[in-house]
Amino acid sequence: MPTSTFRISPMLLPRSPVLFSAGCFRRPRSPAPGPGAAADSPIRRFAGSATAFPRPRPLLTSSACLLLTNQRAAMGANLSTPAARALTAPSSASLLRPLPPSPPSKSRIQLQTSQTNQHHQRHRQNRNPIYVYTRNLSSTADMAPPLNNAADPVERSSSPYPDPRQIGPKSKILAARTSNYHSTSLRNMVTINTVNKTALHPGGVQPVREHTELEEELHQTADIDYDRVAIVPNPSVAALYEDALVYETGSAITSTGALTAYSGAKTGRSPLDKRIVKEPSSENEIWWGPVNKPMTPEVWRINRERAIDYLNTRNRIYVVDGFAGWDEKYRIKVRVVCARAYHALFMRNMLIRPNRSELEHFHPDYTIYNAGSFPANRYTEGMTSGTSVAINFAEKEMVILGTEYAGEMKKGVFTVLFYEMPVKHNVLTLHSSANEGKNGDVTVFFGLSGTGKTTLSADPNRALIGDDEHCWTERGVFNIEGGCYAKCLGLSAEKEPDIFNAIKFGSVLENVVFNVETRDVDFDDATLTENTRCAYPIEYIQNAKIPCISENHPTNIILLTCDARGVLPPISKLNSAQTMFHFISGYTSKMAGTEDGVTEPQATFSSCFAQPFLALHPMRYAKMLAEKIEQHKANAWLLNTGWVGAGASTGGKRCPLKYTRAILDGIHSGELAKVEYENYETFNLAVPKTCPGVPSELLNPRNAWTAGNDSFRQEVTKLGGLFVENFKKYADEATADVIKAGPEINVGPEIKDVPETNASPEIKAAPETNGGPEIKAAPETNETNGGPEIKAVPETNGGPEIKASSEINGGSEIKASPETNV
Ligand SMILES: Nc1ncnc2c1ncn2[C@@H]1O[C@H](COP(=O)(O)OP(=O)(O)O)[C@@H](O)[C@H]1O
Ligand SMILES: C=C(OP(=O)(O)O)C(=O)O
Repeated sequence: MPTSTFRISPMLLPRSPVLFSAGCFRRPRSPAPGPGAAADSPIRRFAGSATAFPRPRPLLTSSACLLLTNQRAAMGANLSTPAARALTAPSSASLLRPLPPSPPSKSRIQLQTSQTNQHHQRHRQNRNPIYVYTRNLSSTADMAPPLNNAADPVERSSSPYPDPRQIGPKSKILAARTSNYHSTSLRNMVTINTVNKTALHPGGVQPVREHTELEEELHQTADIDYDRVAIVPNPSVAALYEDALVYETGSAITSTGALTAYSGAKTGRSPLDKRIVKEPSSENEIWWGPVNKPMTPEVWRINRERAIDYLNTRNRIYVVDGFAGWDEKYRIKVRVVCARAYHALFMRNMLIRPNRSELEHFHPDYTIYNAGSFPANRYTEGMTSGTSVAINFAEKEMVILGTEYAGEMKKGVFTVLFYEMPVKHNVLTLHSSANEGKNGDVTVFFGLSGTGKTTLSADPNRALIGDDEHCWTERGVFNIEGGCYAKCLGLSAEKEPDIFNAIKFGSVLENVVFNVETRDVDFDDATLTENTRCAYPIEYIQNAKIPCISENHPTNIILLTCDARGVLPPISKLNSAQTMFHFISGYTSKMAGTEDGVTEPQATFSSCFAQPFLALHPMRYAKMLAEKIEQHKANAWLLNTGWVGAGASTGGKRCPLKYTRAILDGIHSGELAKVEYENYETFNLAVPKTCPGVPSELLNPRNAWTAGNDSFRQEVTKLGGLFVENFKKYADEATADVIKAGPEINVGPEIKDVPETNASPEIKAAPETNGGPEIKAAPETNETNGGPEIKAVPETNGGPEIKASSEINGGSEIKASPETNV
């Protein structure tokens, strides 16, 4: 018997093939699994099948049997000792199945029926009652006798590997050594089990009589079948690395120690596939429409069951518990149940990590079931593709199917807070980063994806509170997350040292390209996506403020926009009416990659700079913000991190980061408030004539424009028209001064026809056979009135187009997104 058994992580070993003969798979018609799915089944790996979702196999190929049995032999019966179980609880449990009914013992407590929910009852209807088994590691009463006190009666002459009772030369040496030690040497700890021995399972199986609180909870609330799947609770970073490397194709450790993983076909969010369950408790609060499309409770149940069925077919699933919200008064407890180690590590980084005692009896407020490697059934009513991201505010759950992009989980939690905070606590949720100066002055940076929240909040002179999601309460600002999720394209140590240095052991890189020999990441390579990312714990940023909370109210509110048309000035000072106008409008260009199908910068109006995540009507957040700004006398600025000199398609270039940083330094030092300002036509924005560290000609787009006066006037008018048109839908709820704070344009007949770039193309409810929602023809938009061209909607279940990196920087034509209002 090998003596080194305990050094082998059972998580790394395949589990019994018996589990795969259970016939519980529903084989998808046209799976488009990501690498996680492809690699997750060890059976398939060892059997050499190319099928993404294997059919249930009653038998293994001989090579698979050999490997599995060898590994089980290596594990040996010693996993059934209490000590081994303590070390390897989740998998040892899973290795010792199927579970024959075991007689009640003194150490277990039968649960009351009232404690079991509907799902549980359904799940268990043909099974035994549920027992909670208490874990008492100090007790040896239940221990089987040690191996050397009982012989293994099974003859395994046909076994292709050595009989563990025959001690080979190496083992003899080891055995002699250990027997010299003490009566508690490993050999004495090895137990045998005489139940159901077969040639494949020479050690037999033994009912596991202990289940953790977490296992029982998952069983009761979600039918997670701990008889079938190993539940890995809150694994360490190292354990998750190991599992990702073993089970997830393409995962690797980069030269700086980060784990790199692939999300499969989906490398950005899928806003068209997001659904909110329409149910009485939240129905009247939700902002229904193209952002929050309703899902019936019936369809929710079908998808949830599908996700759980999928999770139950895994060999192991991961549970990550964490908090959302650094302020203990408002935080919610989140549990993530997922099939991929990369997802688990991602959420371990992105949630606030509880300490050991907080984890002990952690009962979540919200649970995410991420079965992203498995598609939704497109023929389920209301499904328009194989992807589904659904939230149920009544059940406090989120279910993900058909996308492995990790950002869905973090933005799902964010949507939950966009609902919970204002509705339950009158707290404002912000799609913003935040940092704090040495004097305690707080700056919040609102902005849609890619506008610079992460980049600009990482500032060596200021403490980072958070890079993406915050809440503004009656007592200050707190970060929702425990980590950051930075864009990596073009990342360099010179330009963004804080983020660059955060990419180390524990960080998760997503969809990056690396050199197979050196394992150096090529941050300029966008072969897989332009939305390359890294998720790291916030403490990896050297000057992070931990806990990520400030008791001060913001001094500066910065509305970040990334204007690919080059029309908005790099910096403008806003009065309060303008602040509300621009906050409600949320104009920016969607940057390529973050959302499925967006491959070039696209003009969009994303209300509150957060439209895809808003649970309530934008005006509810806007009104709360107006009150807070008024109460705390915050300064507000509009900062364009986008193009200068001309548009992205007409030879402009993105505002160099060093100038944007110099502008921010000017704001924080107070110098920018003191300089002379001029009016920027049409938009009536106050722009500084000078700013330390920034060429003055850059500050006013009229001066910076390279393509002549006519073209400038035309572009300004076009964009102004889009703003005015877009704001019409909010006019009923906005005050006259806010409406007037928008651009002033001579509305000729042609401007009237400018399409609403944020008017989502109508999406018909009926599912399309090709999986894409039907998009009604967009109104005639371009040329005469200069509106952006509206391109055909991308297939929501198709992967984003892969672009050569050369196309990234100079993104050409601006296209209205087919999902421009999401
Ligand atoms: N002037 C600029 N200001 C901010 N970011 C810029 C600028 N120019 C280029 N960038 C790049 O734009 C991206 C902004 O991404 P990020 O900060 O992650 O946005 P967000 O956090 O808002 O999603 C980064 O890759 C950054 O290097
Ligand atoms: C992750 C996202 O946002 P951000 O780029 O702001 O981090 C996202 O929108 O999917």
